[in-house]
Amino acid sequence: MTAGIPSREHPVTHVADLPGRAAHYAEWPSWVDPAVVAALRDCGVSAPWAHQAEAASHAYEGRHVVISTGTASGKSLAYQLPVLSRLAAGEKTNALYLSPTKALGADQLRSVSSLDVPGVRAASFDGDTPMAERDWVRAHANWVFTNPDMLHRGILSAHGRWATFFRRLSCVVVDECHSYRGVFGSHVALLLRRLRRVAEHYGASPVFVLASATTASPASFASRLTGVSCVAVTEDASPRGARTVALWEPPLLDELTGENGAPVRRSAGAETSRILADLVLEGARSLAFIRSRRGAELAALGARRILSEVDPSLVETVAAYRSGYLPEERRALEAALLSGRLLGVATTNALELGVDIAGLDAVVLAGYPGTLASFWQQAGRAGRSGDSALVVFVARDDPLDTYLVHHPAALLSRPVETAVLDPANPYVLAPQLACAVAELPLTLPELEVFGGAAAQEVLAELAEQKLVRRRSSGWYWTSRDRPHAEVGIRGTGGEQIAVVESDSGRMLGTVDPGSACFAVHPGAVYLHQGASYVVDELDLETGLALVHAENPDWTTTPREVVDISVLSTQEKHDYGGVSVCLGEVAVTSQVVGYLRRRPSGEVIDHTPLDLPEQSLRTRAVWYTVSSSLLGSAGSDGSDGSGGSDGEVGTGGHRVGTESAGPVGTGEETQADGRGPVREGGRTPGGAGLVPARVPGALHAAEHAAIGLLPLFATCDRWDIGGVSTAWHEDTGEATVFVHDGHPGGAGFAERGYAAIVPWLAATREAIVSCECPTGCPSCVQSPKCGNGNEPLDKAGAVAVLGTVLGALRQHGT
Ligand SMILES: Nc1ncnc2c1ncn2[C@@H]1O[C@H](COP(=O)(O)OP(=O)(O)OP(=O)(O)O)[C@@H](O)[C@H]1O
Repeated sequence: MTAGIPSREHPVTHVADLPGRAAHYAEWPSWVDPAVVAALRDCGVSAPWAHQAEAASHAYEGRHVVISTGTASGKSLAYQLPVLSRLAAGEKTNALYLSPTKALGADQLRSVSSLDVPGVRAASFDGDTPMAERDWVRAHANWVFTNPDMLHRGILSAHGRWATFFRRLSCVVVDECHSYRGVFGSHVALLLRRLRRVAEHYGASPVFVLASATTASPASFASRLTGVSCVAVTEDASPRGARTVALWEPPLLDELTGENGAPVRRSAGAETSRILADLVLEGARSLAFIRSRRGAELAALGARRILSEVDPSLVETVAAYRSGYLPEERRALEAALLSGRLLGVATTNALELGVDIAGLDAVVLAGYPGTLASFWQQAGRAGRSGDSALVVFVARDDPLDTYLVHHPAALLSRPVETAVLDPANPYVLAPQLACAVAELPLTLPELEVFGGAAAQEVLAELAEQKLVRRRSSGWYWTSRDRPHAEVGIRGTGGEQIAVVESDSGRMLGTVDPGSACFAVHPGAVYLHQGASYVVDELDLETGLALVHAENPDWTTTPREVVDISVLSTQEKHDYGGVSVCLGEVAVTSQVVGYLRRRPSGEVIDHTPLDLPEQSLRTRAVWYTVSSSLLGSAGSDGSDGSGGSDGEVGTGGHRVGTESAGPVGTGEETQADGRGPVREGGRTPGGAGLVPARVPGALHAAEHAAIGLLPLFATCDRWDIGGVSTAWHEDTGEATVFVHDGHPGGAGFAERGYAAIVPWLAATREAIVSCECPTGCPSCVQSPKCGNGNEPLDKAGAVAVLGTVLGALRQHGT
């Protein structure tokens, strides 16, 4: 595959061989109904793998269990066995299946129905279920397939109509539970507590069976998600082919430059098209995962274009696959890939969850998919028993990807991260408690389930707003209206902004109010189901964004200005000139313009915008560095700070990098542009930066830190934000903040605080690993920088991070 690539480009940074493994079978547990065994045998499952039998038996015997094993390891069978066996045996019990997406729920229902086990009346109940069918489902189905959204809005809100169903509820399946993270995960955690309470009200005490991709500490995650103690089954006994994993860094291009003249790499998408075309030419059945729907379409088109020049007969063997396709189209594509009629498919993560495609010859991942769990889920599609398969990870222009291709152990040898969620977030707790109280009056002993003291505080506030009433027996809902419709469980509340096509009046989707200025500002390119639109108007008052269909040859990146103030400091540790804190902050942001870029990354122009300020109360982790450690000459705390801050003139809060101080001269930089670095961090004594370099150094360190936090906190870089300043009013020192992007926080800042040393060490490593001379999107430039990525001082960032790490290590973390 590297044939024909000039040797100076050598894009492959690492190759690893992962051995295969043989299957380990178990006997059918004695309790499995013979009809179920017969149905499964008919489908080619002659005996369960050991982990399936173990997890299924836990569930059958009433122990809450999470099965956390690799891709295509047959997790479905683990929850199907106990449910199907009870139903086949004629027990009058019911089961509820929850999946994060409708499509996955439909796939799982299809798979259960196709087994055709007697006594099973499985049906879906989601937004697509016709009204006429809903009564039938409520009255007759004994296995209901739904999703958290419908459970929240359509089932718990009207639980009286589901009384019979709840009375018999014996099992709740939570599939792909690792995807319940961040704000959505926090909502689902509370939703499951509501579900348990309602079930108990009807006298049922269902067992929870959770299926998860491989994650670290699945038992504690599952217990946090459900609120009940779960056992974990993690020993994967399914067979797996050997795989070779190659890490690939697209080369820097000579002919193109990006923002502020930074070098640009060949895009991961273009590189993926080329690799996919090569694989198809070799006759390898291959899947390429791309992060955006548009990207998936473009990658397929690119591969087809290459093939049309080399071997036109292969053009039709390449296609794109993404959500938004009809189920029949998706089925046809899956079948064509499995049969070998299609050789190359470029897809979004639509093919990641639940879809039964495995045993491919090759998988290409264009960019880190956000979590190690997703990485392994996607990579796991490759590998047939007996034959070796190839996985290629292509780095995008992003510090995290750069870090990973240069630190293979972080990708290939690290335990998969635990999903982060925070059910105590008051912004999540308040609407969830309102729903709980409206469902059934809440008693004092029940409060423990919802977070104890935190819940009590939130209830007191709801009582003050006259939404609930406190009586001696508990809390009561005061209104006849239910709050459920107002509570969106995938975001943090507020009226959603409707995105409407002006010509047709068709509503395309909704956007969180907090991110509307970012996502649908005038001029923004908005993608929906693979189609592209351009925003004409954003009216925040009426909650409307008007768009028209257009497929321009550029993407847009908003520019915003951010201020931050510390509301309270919850944790603080001092390390001799460096302090690390965790607390509550208020972030004020304003989108001030946007950049238009070509797909290559090349910037076309910048357009200013006049949009209102948005404010966000959330949680942040921040570190401060004393001016003496920063090493500014003769500094006494006022030098570096006064300089940059005074120029900004916003009372000390604006992003330090707004200051137009000259960026470092480079005299501190090593010949290879990698900065004045000593391995393992500097000893305290200073970063050796003159004051003028401090803003750029902190700004660059902040960008890279945001890029790397997802490695430790299962968040997306877009879930978090950051602010850096050479002097901050509230801390009195140079400060770098990284904050949660959601009101009340989602637990990401906490993870950053807990993992401060490995996080900042990885941040520094990512910057050092990038071969560019003074900063590019692969290290310190950020695609969402409010300041047009200015100033940025790459070498200075390495020096600051080295100094901070030196202090943390010397004074012990
Ligand atoms: N014991 C078994 N013996 C043989 N084949 C099995 C066995 N159990 C499951 N399978 C097959 O393995 C494939 C993958 O199963 P399944 O989709 O349940 O895996 P999964 O772990 O849920 O996958 P994903 O990682 O996509 O969530 C299916 O085709 C299924 O029929």
